[in-house]
Amino acid sequence: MTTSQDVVVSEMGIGAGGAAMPGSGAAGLFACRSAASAGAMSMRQTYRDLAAAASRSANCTWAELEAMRAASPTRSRPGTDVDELTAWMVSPAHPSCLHGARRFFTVHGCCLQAGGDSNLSLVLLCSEQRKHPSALGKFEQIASASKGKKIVMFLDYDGTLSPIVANPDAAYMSDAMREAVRDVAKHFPTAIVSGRCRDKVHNFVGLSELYYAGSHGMDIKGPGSNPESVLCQPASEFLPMIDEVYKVLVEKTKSTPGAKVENNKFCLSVHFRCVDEKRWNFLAEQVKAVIKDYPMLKLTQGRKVFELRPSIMWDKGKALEFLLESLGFASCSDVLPVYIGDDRTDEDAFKVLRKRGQGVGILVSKCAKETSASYSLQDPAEVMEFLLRLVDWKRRSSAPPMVRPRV
Ligand SMILES: O=P(O)(O)OC[C@H]1O[C@H](O[C@H]2O[C@H](CO)[C@@H](O)[C@H](O)[C@H]2O)[C@H](O)[C@@H](O)[C@@H]1O
Repeated sequence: MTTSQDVVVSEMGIGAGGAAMPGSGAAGLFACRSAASAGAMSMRQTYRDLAAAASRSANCTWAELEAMRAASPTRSRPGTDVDELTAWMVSPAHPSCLHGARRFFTVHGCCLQAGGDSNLSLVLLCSEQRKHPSALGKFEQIASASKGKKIVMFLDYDGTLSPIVANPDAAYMSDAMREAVRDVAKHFPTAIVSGRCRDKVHNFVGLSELYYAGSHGMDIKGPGSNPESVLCQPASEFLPMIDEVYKVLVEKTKSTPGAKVENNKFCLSVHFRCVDEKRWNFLAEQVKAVIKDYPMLKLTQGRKVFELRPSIMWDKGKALEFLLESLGFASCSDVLPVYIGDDRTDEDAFKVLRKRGQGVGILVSKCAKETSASYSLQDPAEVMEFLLRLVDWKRRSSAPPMVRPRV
């Protein structure tokens, strides 16, 4: 099912830099600590490469901000979104078909759309390649692929379990969602993988039975409150630098109304959701000016947020691999990782699933996007519905068969 994923995906981060980290395929629960120091050595050795990469990353263009605007639209574009989404989720009936009021035809295998508000608008997909059906609509398919396999659940937080809100400190998840996640964790090993600081996302979720991978996977902890259950912190050497850059960014951005710098422990976020669009460029320049002095950091974009993180080869995809290995599923064919996320950093995990030819990547999005995920869900409400169905399916499939009394 998920092995035939053939979407071409572009690199989405601004910064392409990163030091190769020996031991990134960790060999066990605590392997990451030694991998971290080996990684740190490697970082020192490749400082020059990193500096070059970082200066490349500091040269991001405004076009990338435009892409960012499209990636997290503030308002829907009337007359286009619904059609695009439909086409993205379900392949249109083929050349010259009528789809609603619009006419589709193909050029070089790509599906083009005529009519609507513009004379000719390119639909985001090549029809045969980029279908991301609803994970709810295809639930039976996903369930049957998981028969005889051990599901491991990976959940992003913002935009996946909680709705996107203007104030990042108020991104609460609902009690109903919490119960759904609790139920999922009763049946399958479950990890929250977030760009947030681990403690903060743990506080939001409030379930101690889960694995938590904070700071985009750079801070991984197992269930329970035992400090020994910290499993992996590959960027610990960066802590003093991150604290310093946090202070510099707060100072630098305080003249921009609405800008907010968030310290996520091993990485930083500079939010511009509440900044007047006219000032986005200026804010981007400010952030770029700061990161120029810190070539060991790279800059990427999320949903109306700039994210600064250590230039090490560690991301949500590596965190997923590390957790699978920690759980003893490194090279198992009978495991089915399910990863649900809404943001660009989640693409690293989707790509890992594709590379493994194993697992189910689900993008949470209301609009058509370029993605390595195989399925889609529109919003956290649909995520909750999917989780509940999975629990229900698991309960039913593991219940002993009913024995009919003989009459
Ligand atoms: O990996 P995630 O858990 O999705 O974290 C990514 C970023 O999420 C948060 O920011 C986003 O959600 C906020 C609250 O809804 C919203 O205000 C902001 O615009 C979004 O970008 C979090 O605050 C960031 O630190 C994370 O990097």
